Amino acid sequence: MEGRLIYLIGPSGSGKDSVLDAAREALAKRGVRIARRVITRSAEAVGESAEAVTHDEFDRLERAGAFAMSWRANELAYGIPIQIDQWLAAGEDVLVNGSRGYLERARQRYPDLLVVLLSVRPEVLRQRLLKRNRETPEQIEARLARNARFEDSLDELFLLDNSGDLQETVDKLLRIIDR
Ligand SMILES: Nc1ncnc2c1ncn2[C@@H]1O[C@H](COP(=O)(O)OP(=O)(O)OP(=O)(O)O)[C@@H](O)[C@H]1O
Ligand SMILES: O=P(O)(O)OC[C@H]1O[C@H](OP(=O)(O)O)[C@H](O)[C@@H]1O
Repeated sequence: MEGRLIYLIGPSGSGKDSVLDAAREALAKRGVRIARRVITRSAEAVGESAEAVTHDEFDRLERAGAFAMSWRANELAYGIPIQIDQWLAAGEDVLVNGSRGYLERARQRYPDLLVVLLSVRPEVLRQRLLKRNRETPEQIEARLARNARFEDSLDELFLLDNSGDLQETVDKLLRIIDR
């Protein structure tokens, strides 16, 4: 039987990477793999949950069929390695840090996708992005503005609020996965 593909989405700064990092061990115990993304971002701003490549390398990988899914947003390109298809075919569950803008195409390719939308209250979101200090203030405003286009347009998903304590969010995510 095919494994489940869990597609975690949410505004930039809602905490997708933090939740995945905090849930890593509990997910591993459940046999859930986390896909390591390929991103055209500088190596220092990527960390262990992603691999940094240049735009040229990204395009070459994409043309070579290295990605199961790929999208562009926030002036960056993101790829999910094709390896996830082998894991799914082997019956393993896989969790990806996805994009709201790519959701429709992801559903076309994986009709049984389990979608989890992470959200935080708007005022908390701005504060967290500013505090993270990874983007310039202009880039942060552009990221916040991007959210308007997704308001009320996403459906058939599990809502996961991360305005509060991170561990509580992790526990809620695990309950969704275990249900
Ligand atoms: N529950 C929480 N409480 C307090 N701070 C949090 C919480 N969750 C995440 N953060 C902080 O908010 C910031 C944004 O989180 P994170 O980078 O994980 O978001 P993200 O959704 O992965 O964003 P992006 O899509 O831009 O990579 C980080 O500085 C992180 O430490
Ligand atoms: O706005 P949407 O389409 O949901 O997401 C666009 C992309 O931006 C974020 O990445 P990051 O903030 O660069 O790590 C998401 O993780 C996603 O890959």
